[in-house]
Amino acid sequence: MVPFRAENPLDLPNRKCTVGCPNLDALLGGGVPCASVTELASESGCGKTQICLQLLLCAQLPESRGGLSSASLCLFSEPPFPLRRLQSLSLSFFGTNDPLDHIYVRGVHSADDLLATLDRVDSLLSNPPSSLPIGLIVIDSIAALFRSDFDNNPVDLRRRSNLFFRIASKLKAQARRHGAAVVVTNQVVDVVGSDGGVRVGNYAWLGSSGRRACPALGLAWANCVNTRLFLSREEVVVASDGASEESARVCRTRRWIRVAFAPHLPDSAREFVIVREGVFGFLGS
Ligand SMILES: Nc1ncnc2c1ncn2[C@@H]1O[C@H](COP(=O)(O)OP(=O)(O)OP(=O)(O)O)[C@@H](O)[C@H]1O
Repeated sequence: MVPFRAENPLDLPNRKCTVGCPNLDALLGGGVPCASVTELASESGCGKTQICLQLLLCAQLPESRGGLSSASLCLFSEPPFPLRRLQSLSLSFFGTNDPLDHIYVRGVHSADDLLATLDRVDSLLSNPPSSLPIGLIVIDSIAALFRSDFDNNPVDLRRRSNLFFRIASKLKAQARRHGAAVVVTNQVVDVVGSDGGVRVGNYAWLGSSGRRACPALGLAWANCVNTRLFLSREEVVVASDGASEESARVCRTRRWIRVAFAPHLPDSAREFVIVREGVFGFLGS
């Protein structure tokens, strides 16, 4: 078992990878921090994958443009990998498909497979296949790996927590040793009951699609990530013929990204949009 080391919360990472939008970078204090694990949590369809794809591309930008001058690695657990979306973003950001040469992609099908893959990632980080070092590791999604393989009994819960800690400890060690940014995506579960869930960071729960939700995988996993960003969405009526409640309505999806906790960021949020050209945040108030 890998020993867990206490972290100094004042030992703040300062190298960041741009998300590809100055307004989202402003929310994040410059981008996603290196040598640290950042989680994007949301219900389905909020934009986690789209932000990850944008980051995979932005890591290649030179430092003068907020990037890491690095290649990146994406481990995905819900096939198929969205190559068309990545190509479309690449065309929009770089005007070419070439940047895809510096994105390494691999499917993982279980938590044990992820752990074994991370062992092999060590040598990939030490001896990158191209001239660019690997500066960003994305895991999309971590929750999917834990969804079906575990029952709700004490033995499985202990095995699950044990795997969380081993995966997180490996990711943190790799992030620190190689100065890489690690981004993982997580799903959410509905919060039931009147008192909400266990408060983690700034919130016990957050609203999305009119429901109360909190990130999946519970307290054990929450303690494994350094920064948690929560994405939410709501359908809003932008036009209605006004005749009755059931009358014709035009709806639009509004999306927000919120800092649920981070050692280096205040509690804040930004509205954002997903368009063909990418993910873009609104100007802060
Ligand atoms: N090229 C595009 N143009 C406009 N909107 C897009 C585009 N690609 C994706 N979207 C929007 O992004 C949403 C899906 O985002 P994404 O797949 O990143 O969500 P997610 O949070 O990763 O969901 P899941 O948990 O199911 O993987 C879609 O519902 C769609 O509205």
